[in-house]
Amino acid sequence: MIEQIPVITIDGPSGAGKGTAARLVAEQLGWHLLDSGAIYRVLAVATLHHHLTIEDEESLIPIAAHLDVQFEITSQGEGKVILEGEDVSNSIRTEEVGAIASKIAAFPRVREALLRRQRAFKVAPGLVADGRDMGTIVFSNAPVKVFLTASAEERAQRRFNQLKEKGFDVKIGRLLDDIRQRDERDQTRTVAPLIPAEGALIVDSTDLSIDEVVAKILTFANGKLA
Ligand SMILES: Nc1ncnc2c1ncn2[C@@H]1O[C@H](COP(=O)(O)OP(=O)(O)OP(=O)(O)O)[C@@H](O)[C@H]1O
Ligand SMILES: Nc1ccn([C@@H]2O[C@H](COP(=O)(O)O)[C@@H](O)[C@H]2O)c(=O)n1
Repeated sequence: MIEQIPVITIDGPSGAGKGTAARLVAEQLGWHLLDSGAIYRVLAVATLHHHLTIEDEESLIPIAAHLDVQFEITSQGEGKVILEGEDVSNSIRTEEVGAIASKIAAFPRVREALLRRQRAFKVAPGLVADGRDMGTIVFSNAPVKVFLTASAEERAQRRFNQLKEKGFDVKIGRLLDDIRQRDERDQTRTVAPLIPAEGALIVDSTDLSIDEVVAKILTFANGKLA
């Protein structure tokens, strides 16, 4: 019999809380975690390191296909991202890197080059995967799909708090503009646009705490996986 490895997909716009919710749901279930946005962000940093032109899809394909990246967990349980031997855990989180990631993510062949790497995260006993196209493309057969959103203003405020905490000098107005631009680019691209997958539970987290979001996802998942 072929083993069915369950996947929970959590898609949605930037700052909606996908990564936070995905990590907590994965912890509760004892499942693996895929932060697919981190892969696009790492690719963005790699293009900068290699002085590639981000408008030139062709030059990005080899680097996307052979991205030398490791995702590690420290003894304190913190996620660490290593690109070509260098710790880029913090530098991939800036809004500038997010914007470059979203530009290169619009190239069909770049997305294609990253597909196998993402699907390799599907390992027993299960996977919680967050991103933009987890439920629509990468794990389109997933039994549990969630679309997590929040108002742009709330997401900008969350991002502001998050980046301030990491010591970045950021302006809320600029973050809101960046988030709106990124939403527009991610939603209108021709390949794998950001849209809710069919059958996805839509969760608007604007007025919900992280715990409330996690509880909604777990209740929905338990119902689907029972
Ligand atoms: N429901 C919530 N209420 C308040 N803050 C939240 C909530 N969910 C997440 N946050 C906070 O918002 C920030 C952004 O969350 P997170 O990184 O999980 O978003 P994301 O959707 O994964 O964003 P991105 O796709 O850009 O990586 C974090 O600092 C997180 O702690
Ligand atoms: N499955 C995905 C995940 C991410 N992207 C693109 O990467 C950008 C950065 O993602 P974050 O989740 O870390 O903010 C994002 O704006 C997308 O353009 C994607 O296309 N598909």
